[in-house]
Amino acid sequence: MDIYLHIIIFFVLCLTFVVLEKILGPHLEKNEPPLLTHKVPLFGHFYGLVRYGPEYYTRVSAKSRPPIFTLGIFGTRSYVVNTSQIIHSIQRNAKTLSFAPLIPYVAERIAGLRPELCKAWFVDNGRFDEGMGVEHHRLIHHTLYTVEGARQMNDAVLTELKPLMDEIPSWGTNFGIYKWMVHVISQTSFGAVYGPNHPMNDVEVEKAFWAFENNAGSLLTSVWPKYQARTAWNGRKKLAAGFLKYYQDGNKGASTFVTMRRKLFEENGFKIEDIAQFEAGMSTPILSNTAPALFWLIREIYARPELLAEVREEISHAIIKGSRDGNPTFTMDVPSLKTKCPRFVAVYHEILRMHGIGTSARRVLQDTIVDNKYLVKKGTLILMPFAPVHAEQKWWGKNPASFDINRQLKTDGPKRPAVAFRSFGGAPHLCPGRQVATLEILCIGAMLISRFDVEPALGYWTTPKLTYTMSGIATPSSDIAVDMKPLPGTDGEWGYEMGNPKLKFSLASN
Ligand code: HEM
Repeated sequence: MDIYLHIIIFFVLCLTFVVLEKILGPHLEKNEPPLLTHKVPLFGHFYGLVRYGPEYYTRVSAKSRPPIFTLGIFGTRSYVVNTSQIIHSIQRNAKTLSFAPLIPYVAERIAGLRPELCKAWFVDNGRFDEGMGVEHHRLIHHTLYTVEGARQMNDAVLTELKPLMDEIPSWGTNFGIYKWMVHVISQTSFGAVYGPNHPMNDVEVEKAFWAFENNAGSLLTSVWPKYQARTAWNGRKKLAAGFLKYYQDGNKGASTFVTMRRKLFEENGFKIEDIAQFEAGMSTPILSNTAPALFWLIREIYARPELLAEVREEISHAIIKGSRDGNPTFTMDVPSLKTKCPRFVAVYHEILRMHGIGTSARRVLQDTIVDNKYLVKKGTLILMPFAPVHAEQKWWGKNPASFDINRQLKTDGPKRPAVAFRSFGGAPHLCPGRQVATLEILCIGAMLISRFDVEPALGYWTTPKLTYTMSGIATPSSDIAVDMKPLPGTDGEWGYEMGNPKLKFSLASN
């Protein structure tokens, strides 16, 4: 074909896209956030989202970083928010800007729950403030975040953890550290939440969970998920079968969270198969952030020998030495981890800031003015990526892209508001498992640091590339092979002492 014909076709196509974009819109009203244009008309943002997933929300505005902008795709619009100030205003308008309507949608797409059960989640009053969904929200926060709920869960975490840490030498040499962490976190968290008979006692179910989790995003984007999202679909099917057996066996020893959730669902017409299906899909928050958070904590500490020595010294003050029947005993005193290890806890905060890449979402139920100036329209979606907020110099200081625990230890300057830290989400949907997760991650970390040297097989720590999963914490796409060698003088019986359950880890989001 003649080159001129190519050029003519190219220009005609471009013109068609430009005209179509103009016709389709979105046509913004006065005061709506400015539209972020793309140099490729019509398809530019769509392609970006398919290619980069939710990371696109941060990427697309990285250069100009407007405080809030409208993202238009084929005439539809959503708003992307880049500042903690506007997020604060969104959180204050929780009645009209709500996460609630998205839950049944996720339960249907991600968990595969029957549509009629999803429809019955809320009373159809347009406000999403009545019905089973509201009771479910209350139940979650009451059973996971209250002192009694957290105490039960924390005790179970520590019981599960002890043998898993003792078993490390059985992993041999040169094994993937992330693989090890995924196993330890799966067993500990599922043991704590679902009790000793949890479905992941079956190693095939554990594998199925991670196959599902790593690919769950494809269930949201495919038209025929059974065929287009096969890995996630098949993983979820196996996981649901594991949960079904668990519930048929009577979910013995489960946490109050699980027993009360089963009761609530049964009272609302769920069959046991539905409960298993729901748990299969909606158990992801329990695991998917914890494993990568542990990974970054350990990687950032062990990759810095000086920091490792400082943190090890700090943690040594949380270990009570003794003896039983002539054998040495070592007890990790959890309250001391909370109060006497500021640098260790600061590393945890810093990795959650640096590697927190999630996006919170809210549905607009009524036209609302946010931050006293921006109009957000009913029926649209508001997206709040964590990364731009975690880079606000006002709150985090200079060079936000660098790892620096001093920014977490700093006590001078203006008090940083809770809204500047997003990794546990934001009110009224703050992660109810944040204290349990923190205890779990820091207890595994402290035990590893006190008992083992971790040496990468390559002789140095690499920075793995990332993969897009459902996790709000960046997930490594490849593993790092390591040797874990017991430190001299650490032979003996290791355990944990929980202490006063009312004493919490200090967290940026409280
Ligand atoms: C470092 C680990 C963790 C991180 C970073 C994390 C973060 C989050 C985030 C960002 C949300 C969504 C909040 C929103 O929509 O705005 C969430 C929700 C949730 N998380 Fe966590 N989470 C972690 C560990 C855990 C653990 C261990 C549990 C359970 C024991 C848990 C239970 C939940 C539940 C049940 C929800 C849903 C809450 C709701 O619907 O209101 N999370 N988490």
